[in-house]
Amino acid sequence: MPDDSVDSGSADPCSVAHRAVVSRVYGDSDAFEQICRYRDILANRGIEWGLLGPREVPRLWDRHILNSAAVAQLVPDHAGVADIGSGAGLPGIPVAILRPDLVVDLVESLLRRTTFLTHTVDDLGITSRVQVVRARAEELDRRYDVVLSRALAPLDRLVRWCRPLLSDGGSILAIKGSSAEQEIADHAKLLRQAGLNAEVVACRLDDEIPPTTVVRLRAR
Ligand SMILES: C[S@@+](CC[C@H](N)C(=O)[O-])C[C@H]1O[C@@H](n2cnc3c(N)ncnc32)[C@H](O)[C@@H]1O
Repeated sequence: MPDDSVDSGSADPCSVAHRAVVSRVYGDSDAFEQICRYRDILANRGIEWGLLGPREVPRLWDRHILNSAAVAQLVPDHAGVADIGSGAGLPGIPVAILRPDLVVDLVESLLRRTTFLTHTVDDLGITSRVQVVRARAEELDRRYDVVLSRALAPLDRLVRWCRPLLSDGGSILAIKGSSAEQEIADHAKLLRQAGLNAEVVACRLDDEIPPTTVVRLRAR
């Protein structure tokens, strides 16, 4: 296994500034140590394995980790959570580290990515409540209180894959960009037929970083 202890982003001033935000968000605790370790794994093994491009290293904190962690504020206490199409663990791992009350499945279809996730969850010491599941969303036969996604698919496909995974009263929380309102408008009929109430929520973690735009779809 490669040495992930090398901090390949430490020379970047932006990374140093965001570390301060991270310590405010994650606190002076095991969670802070774990999230720094996760960032180092992404910056080293994540790049070596081709899960992220090298140009992402300077923006791991803001564009990837904090952007993902912000969605945690919409997750109810002690929820059962799935992160569908987790890739390198985003948003599932930053959310799981921030919220030790949650049980999280990282669902990913590609073997190489689930292998990376299994090593990562093991390294972070969170295997007791974070499980790696190799599956396509549409093949899963499980129910969750909350289904998370980021950069997975357009809203219509996402609803077809994720709606069947919701328990009664559950929610899909999809991290989206500026297209969020338009996607809801474009797929209003499908959302109605699927029994989902849709809204866009701006999740702000800290004044120094832009809010994360989340499409929240609540089962009626
Ligand atoms: C663009 S990547 C995003 C990864 C991560 N969520 C992120 O934000 O960095 C999409 C991921 O979803 C996975 N994926 C695509 N379709 C899927 C499906 N139907 N079920 C499970 N995983 C899927 C892909 O293998 C890929 O790892």
